[in-house]
Amino acid sequence: MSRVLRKLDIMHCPWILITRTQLKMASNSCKVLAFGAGAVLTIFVVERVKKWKTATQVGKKIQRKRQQCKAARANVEEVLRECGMTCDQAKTIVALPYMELQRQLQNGSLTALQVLHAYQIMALEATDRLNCVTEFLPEAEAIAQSLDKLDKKNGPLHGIPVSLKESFELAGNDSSAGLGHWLEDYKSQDAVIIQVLKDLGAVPFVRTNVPQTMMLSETNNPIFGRTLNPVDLSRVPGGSTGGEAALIGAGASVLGFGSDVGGSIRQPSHCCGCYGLKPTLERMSRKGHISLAKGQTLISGAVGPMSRDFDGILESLKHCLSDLHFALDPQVAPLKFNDSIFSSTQPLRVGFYDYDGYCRAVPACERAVLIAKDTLERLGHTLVAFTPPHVRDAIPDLYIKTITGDRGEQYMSQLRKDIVVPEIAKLTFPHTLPRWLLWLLSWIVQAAAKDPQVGRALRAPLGLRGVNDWFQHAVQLQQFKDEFLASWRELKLDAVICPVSATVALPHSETVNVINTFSYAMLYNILNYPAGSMPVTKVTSDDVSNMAKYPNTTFGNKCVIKCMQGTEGLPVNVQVVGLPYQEELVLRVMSELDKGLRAEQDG
Ligand SMILES: CCCCCCCC/C=C\CCCCCCCC(=O)NCC(=O)O
Repeated sequence: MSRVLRKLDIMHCPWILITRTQLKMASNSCKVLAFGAGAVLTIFVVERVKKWKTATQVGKKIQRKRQQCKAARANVEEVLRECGMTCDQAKTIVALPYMELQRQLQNGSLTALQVLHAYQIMALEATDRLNCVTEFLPEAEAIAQSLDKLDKKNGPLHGIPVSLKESFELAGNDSSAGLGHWLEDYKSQDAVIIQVLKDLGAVPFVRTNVPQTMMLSETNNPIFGRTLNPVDLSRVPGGSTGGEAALIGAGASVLGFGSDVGGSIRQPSHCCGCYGLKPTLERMSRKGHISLAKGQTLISGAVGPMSRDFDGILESLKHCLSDLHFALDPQVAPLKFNDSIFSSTQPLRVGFYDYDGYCRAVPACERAVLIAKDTLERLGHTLVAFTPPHVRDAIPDLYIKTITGDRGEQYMSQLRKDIVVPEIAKLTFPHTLPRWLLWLLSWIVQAAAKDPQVGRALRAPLGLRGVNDWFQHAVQLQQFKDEFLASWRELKLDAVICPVSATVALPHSETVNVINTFSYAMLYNILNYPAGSMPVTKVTSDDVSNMAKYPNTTFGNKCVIKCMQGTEGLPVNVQVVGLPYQEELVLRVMSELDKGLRAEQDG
């Protein structure tokens, strides 16, 4: 027996040895696994704690800001109760067209205080419905009072109430760009444009809402929440100057100021049926307008006016181009408003297109361009079909690649310290992935969505790798500008009309699914051409039924089709574009088109 066992033992010896080794290894593996799991758990817990701490700290700042805004609003309500102006009286004042309001303020038929109170009453009503005002400015009352005490009118904007996008710095106040942790960073002086407006006699009276980071075409943030479209509450007012557009669209502001690095003045104007102008970057001071994209100077945000009337943007631009403006910010081109260009009656050559080769515009937006074309033709101008070159490449390879050249790090570094709204979390999701995974995912999504554009747009934020790449990229951008100008010059164009966006106002939270639809506006940020946005028509039931002809092969197209249901009655703007520093020419085309459209409506 023992011999047998010995034999067996000998026979099994290697196995016994292996098993022992395995056991040892297994126990080591268990230790490694346990250590790994422990490390992961610790990182997870630390991250959770950090997030919780951030949320708590940011949450407290948000609460304090909300309390401040509530108190400022209560003060305004108190003053309004005492002044005794009725809602009907307010409505009568607010209904005055810009030029008439200006006239009555200049000749003393209306005081600055009366006008201020009328607009405050309407802004209270508008914001209760739309959540468009972030705060009522307490200093407005004193400014209006001091204007009324003057013997002589203070300037061309004497007593005109002005609403301001929250991203303009105001002395003694904070500017958050929708980021909670940016609150309580109090600024020492007003943005240059605010100083200029005050010098002209304007009365800044409210600040308006923005999307978190200001890189979204809808308006939602963790501090002030979501702003709604005045025409259809289930839809966006656009972004990032969405609060302005909603307030102006609701008739509760006659003049506002916004910023535009990807359509943020033009697209909200289009969503809410207002007028807006994105000037050439160097025409209006950007000093004191906050931005997250510091150091990214290839495509920057322009500052410009928005209004309910065409005259609002014309008058404000005309008078803001002042000596004080040029003195406060010597980076601004010292070009006064050139009235001879604006008032010229020389017939123009105007290019037009309803498709930019990147994203097909919906029937209402195509029709708006055709209406504008016919009207301008009737006014004696020559309209020429224009095909903007290489937009298909320019949007992913120039626009998105520039904005995210640092892999979105400037945006991400701020968002990591904040409470993030779902739309921004979705937009920045690509920046949270390792490069290889984003690359792989882009191809998978491209195949699943049957959309090469989506894949390209997802690969664009892979980022540029170094200074050399960045320089090469700048060269490509300049080449594109040169090619575009050559196409424009070949047709001897003075101006161009085209859609502002491929769709009309979208339902909330859908803008991130269809960022390709914003190509029409982004193009002119790449080029730094001045571009206006003005109302031309409203969506008809035919436009909605004509959506049956809209291409429906890709995920993006299907999303657009779904979003365009129930859009009847929504405003539709067109975009009017000129060469750099030709704001006066852009405004001339807008003015003639506006008058022409009104004459056709009346006749
Ligand atoms: C949080 C954003 C991180 C990276 C952004 C990725 C680029 C995505 C491309 C397009 C989406 C942006 C839509 C454009 C929104 C309008 C932005 C604008 O004009 N803002 C005005 C301003 O910043 O002053």
